[in-house]
Amino acid sequence: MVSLISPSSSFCNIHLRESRFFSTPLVPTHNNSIIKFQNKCNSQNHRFKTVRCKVITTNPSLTAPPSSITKEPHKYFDQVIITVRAGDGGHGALLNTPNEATTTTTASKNEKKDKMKTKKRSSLKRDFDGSLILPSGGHGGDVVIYADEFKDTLLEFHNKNRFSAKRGGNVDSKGSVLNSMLRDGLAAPTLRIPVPVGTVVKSKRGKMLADLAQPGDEFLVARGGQGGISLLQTPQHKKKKLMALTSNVMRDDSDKVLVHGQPGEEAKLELILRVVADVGLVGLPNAGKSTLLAAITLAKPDIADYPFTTLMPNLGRLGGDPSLGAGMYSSEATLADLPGLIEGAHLGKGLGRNFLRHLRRTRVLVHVVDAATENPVNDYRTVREELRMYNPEYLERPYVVVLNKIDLPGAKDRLQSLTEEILRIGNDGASSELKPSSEDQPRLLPDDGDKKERKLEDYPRPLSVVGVSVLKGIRINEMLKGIRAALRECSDSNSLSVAP
Ligand SMILES: Nc1nc2c(ncn2[C@@H]2O[C@H](COP(=O)(O)OP(=O)(O)OP(=O)(O)O)[C@@H](O)[C@H]2O)c(=O)[nH]1
Repeated sequence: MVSLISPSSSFCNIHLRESRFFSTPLVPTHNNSIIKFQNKCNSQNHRFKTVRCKVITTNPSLTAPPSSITKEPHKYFDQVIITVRAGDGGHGALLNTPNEATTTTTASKNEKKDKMKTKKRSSLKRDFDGSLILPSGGHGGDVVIYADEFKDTLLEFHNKNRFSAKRGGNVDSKGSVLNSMLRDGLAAPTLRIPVPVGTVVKSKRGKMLADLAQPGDEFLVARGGQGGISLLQTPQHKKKKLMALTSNVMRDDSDKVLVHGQPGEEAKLELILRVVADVGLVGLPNAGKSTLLAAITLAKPDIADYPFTTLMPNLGRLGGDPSLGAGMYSSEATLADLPGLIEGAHLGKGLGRNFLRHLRRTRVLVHVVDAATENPVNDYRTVREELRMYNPEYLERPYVVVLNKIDLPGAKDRLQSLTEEILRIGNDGASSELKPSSEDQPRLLPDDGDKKERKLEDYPRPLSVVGVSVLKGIRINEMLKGIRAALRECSDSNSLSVAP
């Protein structure tokens, strides 16, 4: 407990209640200041102590997360709105014909330059039909969004959510005279924005534009403006003739000749990250999902003894197993550790719906249940029920139940009875719809009314129930066998394709 008693401009007194706080070097306060301790308490037994501290004002963005992050942390990892603007086209130029530039010369000079003019004219670029090719402004840079396997979250887009490509180069017309040295303006490079694999791109109105499910998938979100053309400035009487000689004259809708480059497209886009994984780990908070992921893959998720340690899905790869169908899938399966679900998650409670939708692209579910709680079967039912309420289709997928923490007293003894009880929930019916839904919202099937009426018992029972301790490494191989068998079940049923 720390309380500010008399803050002054640069120093303040702090009243400390417990001596252990003296080991804390920095204490952020409500007014974005950091209090640096100057004195240390000598007596460990002293319960109240006033020390004089220096107040340093810091950058607010470094000390406190925006309140919206605190309220809805998940949204910051997997959902963002960005604005992209493609580059404008470069401008064309108004050019004089070579002979126009020399009209003021004397007759004798004209005679002398006749040969030169013919030479110059012949060196001008011409189309196959003999018409002059005039230089045009460079194309504005396009904006492309692509899936980059080294990106994990959409978090960085909250710091920068506006992206503009460069404009095309203008025609360099210093001398304003058409000559063979004039070049087109330089086209601007495409602005490529990397996003995590599994990102869905939607328009501002919610229309699905692209689903970047594979590394390297890309989508053009804003097209750069076309470069303006160049025109020959000629006396009125010659104008018709010369215009007829040029082939690249473009006009816009209002019939204006397009010397100025066209503006690049601008778009507001919603990016939504959907995890692409073969196996989704689900369970109540604290069940041990992250520990499980860390035990069988090289992933390093945060693990702690409090609920909702996992705020965004963590991914890990299972050791290679060639029998899992190379070609369609890599021989290693990807596991996603999803944030804990709680009762009411389908309505948005806890970290709710945002994470339930991450299950859409998983093929197999692994229910992680803490076997040491008061009523593990009830916990298991709660999670199944949440899945059913969000999308009944999830319950049709092959799944394995992992009864975790059997190293704890009590858990191992009732393992047998828990296993039997869980196996009683569900039937042997073959999974009818293994293919994940490609819809964004919970799927409302024609017979959805029926499905909502169905109980957990009406859906397939788990392929296996394994008691493990992922922390102590007990029976990990049995669990892996179960997960692999479930993956194989998917391969065999030929309904494996992850939703596009
Ligand atoms: N005794 C014991 N403790 C375990 C075991 N597995 C996990 N734990 C502990 O349970 C606590 C929660 O583990 P996590 O892996 O963070 O649980 P989680 O399900 O990912 O939690 P959320 O992030 O809240 O969803 C940690 O303190 C783990 O050390 C186990 O097999 N035995």
